[in-house]
Amino acid sequence: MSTGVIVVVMGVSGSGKTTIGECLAAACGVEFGDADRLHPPANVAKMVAGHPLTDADRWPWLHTVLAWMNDHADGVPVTDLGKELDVVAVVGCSALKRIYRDVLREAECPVRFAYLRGTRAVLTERLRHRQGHFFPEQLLYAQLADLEEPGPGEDAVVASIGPPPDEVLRQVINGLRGGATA
Ligand SMILES: Nc1ncnc2c1ncn2[C@@H]1O[C@H](COP(=O)(O)OP(=O)(O)OP(=O)(O)O)[C@@H](O)[C@H]1O
Ligand SMILES: O=C(O)[C@H](O)[C@@H](O)[C@H](O)[C@H](O)CO
Repeated sequence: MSTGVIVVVMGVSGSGKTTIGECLAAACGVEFGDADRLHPPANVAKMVAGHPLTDADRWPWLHTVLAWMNDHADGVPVTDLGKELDVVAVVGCSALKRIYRDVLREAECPVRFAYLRGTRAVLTERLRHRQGHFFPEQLLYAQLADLEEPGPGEDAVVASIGPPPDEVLRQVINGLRGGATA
């Protein structure tokens, strides 16, 4: 069994999970898994119609994400940074509630969460400017209502999304190394 870590980049829609997660995976030389692409079609249809997902909608999806994580738990980091941090894969997943994160913590390797924290104003602005994506902006408010920020016992890295992606990535990497973040 691998002892390497899977990093789950989490946060509400528009916080930068895909952007920062892909950068982190590339910097570590490991695969990136986008949980958005693992939703069953019924969930996507619901969100496109403007309806927020419920717990019942999210359980099967979270288990699909967990299966992806288990398939990648034996990944091997290629770059020096990946080896230093022992990151074997990176996932972008909203993981809004602690009970959702607890499902992902059942993975066959250690899991660290990197929470991308942003103000409502910045998040709204980012979603407004994003092209070709299915997520309606009004669902952001439902996601913010569902969001439970990681608590003290969760050992999560927290990064502020205000600065450009390179700086957000630096905060995440610094946090994974055990240093100060946002
Ligand atoms: N630090 C940043 N500075 C400026 N723009 C950013 C930053 N991070 C992400 N963006 C932009 O904000 C938008 C949302 O980012 P992204 O799609 O990565 O978010 P997400 O959390 O994956 O969203 P979703 O959950 O809806 O897929 C994109 O247009 C992206 O290019
Ligand atoms: O938990 C959820 O409500 C979903 O995962 C959403 O976060 C969407 O998948 C994503 O944000 C789409 O852009």
